[in-house]
Amino acid sequence: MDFLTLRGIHHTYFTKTSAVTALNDISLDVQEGEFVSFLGPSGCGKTTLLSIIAGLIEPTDGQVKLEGKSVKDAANQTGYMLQQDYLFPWKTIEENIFLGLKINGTLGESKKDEVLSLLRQMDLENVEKLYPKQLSGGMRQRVALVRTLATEPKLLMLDEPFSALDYQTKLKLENLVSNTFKTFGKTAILVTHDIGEAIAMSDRIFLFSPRPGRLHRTFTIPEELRNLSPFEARNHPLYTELFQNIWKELESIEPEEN
Ligand SMILES: Nc1ncnc2c1ncn2[C@@H]1O[C@H](COP(=O)(O)OP(=O)(O)OP(=O)(O)O)[C@@H](O)[C@H]1O
Repeated sequence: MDFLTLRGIHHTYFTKTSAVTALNDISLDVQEGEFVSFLGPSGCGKTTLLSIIAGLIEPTDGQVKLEGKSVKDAANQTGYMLQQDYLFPWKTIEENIFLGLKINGTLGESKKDEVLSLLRQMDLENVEKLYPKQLSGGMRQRVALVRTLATEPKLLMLDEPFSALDYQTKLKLENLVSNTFKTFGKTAILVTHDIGEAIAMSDRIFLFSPRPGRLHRTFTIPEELRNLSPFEARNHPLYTELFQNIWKELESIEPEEN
């Protein structure tokens, strides 16, 4: 059975004066343990699709199933990480991480140890009693990732999580996140505009085109690249070849309507 299945997803936003078709007939599958990217220019419906998968938006038409269940019934199986960390500034790092666990009743001593170990894996030592303002942007994003991982979601959705960071921090975080996902065998969807990031981190890339948002093409990343860290992958000749193919494909995309 496919882990995540999307069939015939359409979504139209209705405003007082107009209707915007954000997504048109999207069907795709994601397998358990896969890391996929939704790549495409601004406005091609990536965030809308992620919100539909998270059960935050009901699509105008079509079906989304996670392990055969409707996403509403599987809402506690999904985790979201966004461009902004949304840490509460008045709570310490550990209070921020523990909050979701307290709410869903899973915060025990072993969970606390697990969180500390996750923080160490993310190169965050001795930060638990600090406040978010005492950490850099890259550190706060890592805390946000630990907070998401701690709830043990089966599916993680990452909406441009590195786009507000400086380039060096972004590359470091790509490596850390990729390692962590490989270790945990997590299924993840990354939304990004960045072709290089999508190639370096994914098993497959779903390339979307805009107006209205459509699934334009799917690229499977060659195994040689998938076995490398994102940093190593960026230095492989196959990376350059794939980058050029995707770039050409993006350049050829003609909007249909709107
Ligand atoms: N709440 C809304 N009301 C009306 N139109 C919306 C709404 N949210 C998104 N849209 C429109 O739907 C289309 C898809 O938007 P969406 O944000 O999903 O695209 P995106 O690919 O994630 O863009 P970006 O990369 O800029 O975040 C766009 O034309 C956008 O203007």
